[in-house]
Amino acid sequence: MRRKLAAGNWKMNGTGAALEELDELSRMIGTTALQVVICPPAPLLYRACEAAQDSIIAIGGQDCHSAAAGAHTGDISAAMIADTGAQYVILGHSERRADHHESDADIHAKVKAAWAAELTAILCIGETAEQQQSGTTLEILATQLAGSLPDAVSATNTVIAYEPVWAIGTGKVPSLEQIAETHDFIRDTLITRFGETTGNAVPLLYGGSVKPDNAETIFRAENVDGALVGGASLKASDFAPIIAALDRA
Ligand SMILES: O=C[C@H](O)COP(=O)(O)O
Repeated sequence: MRRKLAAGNWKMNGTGAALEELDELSRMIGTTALQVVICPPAPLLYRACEAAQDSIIAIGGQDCHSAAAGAHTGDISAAMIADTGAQYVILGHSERRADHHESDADIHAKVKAAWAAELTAILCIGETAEQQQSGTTLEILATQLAGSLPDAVSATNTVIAYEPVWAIGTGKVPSLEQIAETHDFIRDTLITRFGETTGNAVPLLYGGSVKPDNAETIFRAENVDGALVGGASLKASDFAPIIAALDRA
């Protein structure tokens, strides 16, 4: 049985006061077998790890550099993220691909850096609106997976998040059929490349406008093992019902 995971990406939102949401979230979700991850902005990582240490919530970064150390002003390494106590790092998010021109090759190197620091990589892939309209979604996903995922994938070191770029922060969500088709495709691609055991064990998340009122439907898709949530992860009162829906799925 695959592990289920609900990850919240706070993006560039929140200062110290936002950490109160971790206490509130912990109180609201109680105990669950799910993995719950919050990825706050980098300056909050240490404090988030401290705040979450007696809870089931794990902490993750939102990006790392591919190098272990060096002259890269403003960047942070995977080891620095791990040193805060964080266990995960989001890589290849479409906002980084767009804002920082990250290529699949860049992301491939970052995933390897994350693994070297014993972080679990949450690798994001997804097509733009134009690509979706031109019917090339599966082709794009295949290219991104092939280019950004190194060979040493395991059941524990990698999570794949499928995020259609056009669904992020827009309130638009693909139909359940579209979500099922893309996740089935990603699962098949992983099985073909890594074999049945590993390919079946890597959790697949859906991301893009997941809210308390649509989570239950999204989690009906067989190969959706959880969600990567942006806006609705900022408030415990929004994220907790999404986690509860995943728990029931
Ligand atoms: O990483 C999270 C995604 O970009 C989804 O963001 P959103 O839930 O605000 O649409």
